[in-house]
Amino acid sequence: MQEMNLTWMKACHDEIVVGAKVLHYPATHFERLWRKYHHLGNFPAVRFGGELVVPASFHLEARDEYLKYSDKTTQQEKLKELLERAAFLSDEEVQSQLETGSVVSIDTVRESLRQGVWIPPRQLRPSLFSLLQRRPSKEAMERMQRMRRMPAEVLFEAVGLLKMESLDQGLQKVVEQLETRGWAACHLGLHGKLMDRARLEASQLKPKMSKGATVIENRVVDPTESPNALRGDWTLFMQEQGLTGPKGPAPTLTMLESALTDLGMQLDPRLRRSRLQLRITERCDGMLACYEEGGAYSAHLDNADGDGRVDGRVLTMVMYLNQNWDRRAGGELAIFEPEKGELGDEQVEGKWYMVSPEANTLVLLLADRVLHEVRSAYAERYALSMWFCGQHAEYGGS
Ligand SMILES: O=C(O)CCC(=O)C(=O)O
Ligand SMILES: [Fe+2]
Repeated sequence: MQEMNLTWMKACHDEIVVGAKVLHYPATHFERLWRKYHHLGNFPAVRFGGELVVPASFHLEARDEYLKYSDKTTQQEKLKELLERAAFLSDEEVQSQLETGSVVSIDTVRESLRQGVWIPPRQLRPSLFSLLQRRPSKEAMERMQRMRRMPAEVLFEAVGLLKMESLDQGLQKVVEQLETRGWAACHLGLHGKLMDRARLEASQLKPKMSKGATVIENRVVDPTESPNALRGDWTLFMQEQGLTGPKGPAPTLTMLESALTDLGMQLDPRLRRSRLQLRITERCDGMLACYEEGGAYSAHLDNADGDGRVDGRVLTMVMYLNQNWDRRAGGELAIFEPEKGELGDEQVEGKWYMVSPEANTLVLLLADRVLHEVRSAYAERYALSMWFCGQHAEYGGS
């Protein structure tokens, strides 16, 4: 008999916790359930690693149980009973999955209650293990490095994102790109003189910069110990160095830093509504970076390990400050876009999209999923970056 995996669900507070692994379930039984429930339209809505699902009715029943009792502990217990019975999992199994971190919580019950309509469970995140698997092996990376490279399409070249008559449409376009490709490059349309000033301020701050550091689990690591990626840039964090404020030494950079913050805030509601269901909760300090001649940053994910915290970095923005950049000086940001398979699969196929670090260009990418690298630059190359922290709904964000 063919077997199928079923995801289990477990109640927890006013959320439902959905487990990754799964018990073997005979296909015939699954079909019976399917026949019974598919008219709900959202039947087996949760998919995990290409596998299954929980009958939508469990969710509806869970919601009803939730409504019946008013105190949290009873609600929790009742939901637990109901859902564990539904999925035939023992407490130990549930507990061990909670402990190994192969579970995520989703807020479908709460959302259903809040909105008064059926909110289907969302797609689950992969386990931490498979997240780490996304980091390609050395061999896979070598293979990927031989894949095709092509210039990235830069959006709003003629008008500029910040000049678009309808900024709203512009932001929507950016979100669509993030949804479908994981990254977007756009032209900002800022005045050349402003960019000149920003670049000048950045170069005056050069003496304050220190060697860019690698962060794993939210801690700076010694690059000789854990050469996760090799980076040759010099960096400085704006607020940490007390550089922000209109009267500070870098008023133009301060303004640009606020523009990036604003952009993040404007994107947030759109990202929440998008298929990414991404919620931005915080921004990090703006980072100024300089690559000197020969400087590069090998292929990496900005946040490959969740940053070791709940709200890890989810979105990266990089704004280039290099007016009249000579393309022969290289220094492109290369972004890998998988076309077949996923990052981390040995057989992944895809292309690298190259963005030249020219002033007025802004790149946005999903910090925890998009592999990118800075190619050697043969002229001083400046950029202002900002990371936004938050949660993916399917990671347990609510
Ligand atoms: O400067 C760039 O193009 C990107 C830098 C980068 O990838 C990083 O700082 O994580
Ligand atoms: Fe990066």
